[in-house]
Amino acid sequence: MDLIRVKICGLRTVGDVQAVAEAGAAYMGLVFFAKSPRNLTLEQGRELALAAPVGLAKVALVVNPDDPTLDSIVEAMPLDMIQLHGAETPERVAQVRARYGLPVMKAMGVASEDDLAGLMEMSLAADQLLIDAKPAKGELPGGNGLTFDWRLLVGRKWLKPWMLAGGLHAGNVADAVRLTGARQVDLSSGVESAPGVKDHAKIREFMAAVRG
Ligand SMILES: O=C(O)c1ccccc1N[C@@H]1O[C@H](COP(=O)(O)O)[C@@H](O)[C@H]1O
Repeated sequence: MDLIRVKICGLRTVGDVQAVAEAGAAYMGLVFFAKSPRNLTLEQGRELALAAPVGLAKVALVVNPDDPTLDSIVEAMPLDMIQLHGAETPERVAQVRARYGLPVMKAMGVASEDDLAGLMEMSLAADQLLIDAKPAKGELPGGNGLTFDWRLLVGRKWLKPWMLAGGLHAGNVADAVRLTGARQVDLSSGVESAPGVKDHAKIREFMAAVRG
């Protein structure tokens, strides 16, 4: 499984950044969403972004943000990508891209075949897609450790690069990649010892499973 690019999301300490970089991840995710156990203040986000070595892409995760919220995040720290993880429309994705000049990755929740229709349209607007499990009512929009039926993605193609997410961990990532053909994967809770607490041994174990 070489050439699989990994995003590890929800980092909260400089030690997490170092662990993710040393393990060979391509992206690190910083969560700015108050309801998440991985939520960061702007000051915390800036500290982590500045700790990232060259080559580790810094992704800010936000959920239905307004412009002032995004302005404050983008002004506070160096970023390589914005991840929109709410109910943002293709029009809103286009606005965010134009306003900040940063690539935008749009998360799309999948639970059944019906959810696939919007992915092609969104792939026209976004720079990347993040295909995640669709949260049930009352759950956070992501980071729930939930998988979905990966068979729904077999043989599908989109216009832009995409990442597979949702309940991935060292024990299932090989099957997920084999079945879906994903070349990029994203995870959060699968490398934690408790919500919001990254486990560096699990990060290394996950990367070893990806490297096959
Ligand atoms: O991680 C969070 O707390 C979070 C909150 C709100 C929206 C998205 C969030 N995380 C994203 O969801 C994927 C999948 O998470 P998991 O591996 O199933 O725990 C994660 O990688 C983030 O991109």
